[in-house]
Amino acid sequence: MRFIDQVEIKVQGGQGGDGMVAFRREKYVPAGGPAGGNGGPGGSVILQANPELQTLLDFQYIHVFQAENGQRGGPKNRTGAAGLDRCVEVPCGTSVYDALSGQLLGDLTQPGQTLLVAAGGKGGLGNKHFLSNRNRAPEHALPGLPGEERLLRLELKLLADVGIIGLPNAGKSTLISVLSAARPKIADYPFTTLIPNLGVVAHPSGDGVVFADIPGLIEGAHQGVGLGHDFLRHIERTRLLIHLIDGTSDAFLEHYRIIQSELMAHPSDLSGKPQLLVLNKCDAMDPDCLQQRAECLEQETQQSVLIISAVAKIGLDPLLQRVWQNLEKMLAQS
Ligand SMILES: Nc1nc2c(ncn2[C@@H]2O[C@H](COP(=O)(O)OP(=O)(O)OP(=O)(O)O)[C@@H](O)[C@H]2O)c(=O)[nH]1
Ligand SMILES: [Mg+2]
Repeated sequence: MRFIDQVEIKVQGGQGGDGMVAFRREKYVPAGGPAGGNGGPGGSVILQANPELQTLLDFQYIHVFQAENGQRGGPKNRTGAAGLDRCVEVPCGTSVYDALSGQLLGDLTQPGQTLLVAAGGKGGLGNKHFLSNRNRAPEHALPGLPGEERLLRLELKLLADVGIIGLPNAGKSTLISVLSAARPKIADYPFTTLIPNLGVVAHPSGDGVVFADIPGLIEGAHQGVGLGHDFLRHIERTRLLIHLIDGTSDAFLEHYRIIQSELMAHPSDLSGKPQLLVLNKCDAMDPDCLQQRAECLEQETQQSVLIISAVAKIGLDPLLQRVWQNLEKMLAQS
């Protein structure tokens, strides 16, 4: 699944309705005063967080969102009908920026939370408002005002529950492809994955849990090296990390440390996020060497290490069980 996490859209509030020029016309009132109603206000564009949405993919096709215009005022002092608001649904976790100034307008994190992004224009005043001692029959009214117009940048930090991280080539995309229906590109060279892939993994309860295959982290990512800031931004909102290490590499320990220090260097210190340590590619390794490397990692981290092969699908059930246990534990604590 291609995952779009940044889009630009144009939002436009409805135009206010024009004020009306009209006069009272009634039997026995030969010269009725002005009675033109005000125009109705234009509708506003409102963003609303919807927990059912996972991506900003829909915005690839529709870029402009307009609210309804207000109706013009009527005779007999009738105010025109207000234009309807336009509600645009976005996934929970969407940050909304003014695309031109870069200013953050709001974060939509809670289901149902709303943010007004383009107010409708005011309706114009009808001619009854221009009645004065000098002018008993004003012939003019005001036009409605245009609605606000804005170019927005929507940004979605992944709301995946589980992030798969590791150096390039560790096998992250392979793992998500065997755990879920996601079919990312897999290749024997670093930086195959440039945007995060999302995959939904079936939980025993029947629910889907979103996993994200995060593009390979490299040294200096926290300073923006490679696609660094982007990677780390995606990790921020995951609840649990699967830290995948290529067991066939002699530098496995070094690989672990590089990732760990990148996480630590992030402003919100991501190294404290719950993490499962996983040695991958056990199918291509001598069992003694594998055992030795797992123990070495356990000593360094004081944490148990899981052994899997994404390609040969070895050790995947125990891995998922650990994932579910951890997520449940977190849920119980929150
Ligand atoms: N032998 C073996 N090879 C594996 C295993 N998992 C992945 N690979 C291979 O390792 C290479 C890299 O796999 P990817 O899944 O593309 O790695 P990645 O971590 O997503 O890499 P980037 O997207 O570049 O960060 C591919 O050639 C895979 O076939 C495994 O369990 N065993
Ligand atoms: Mg990849």
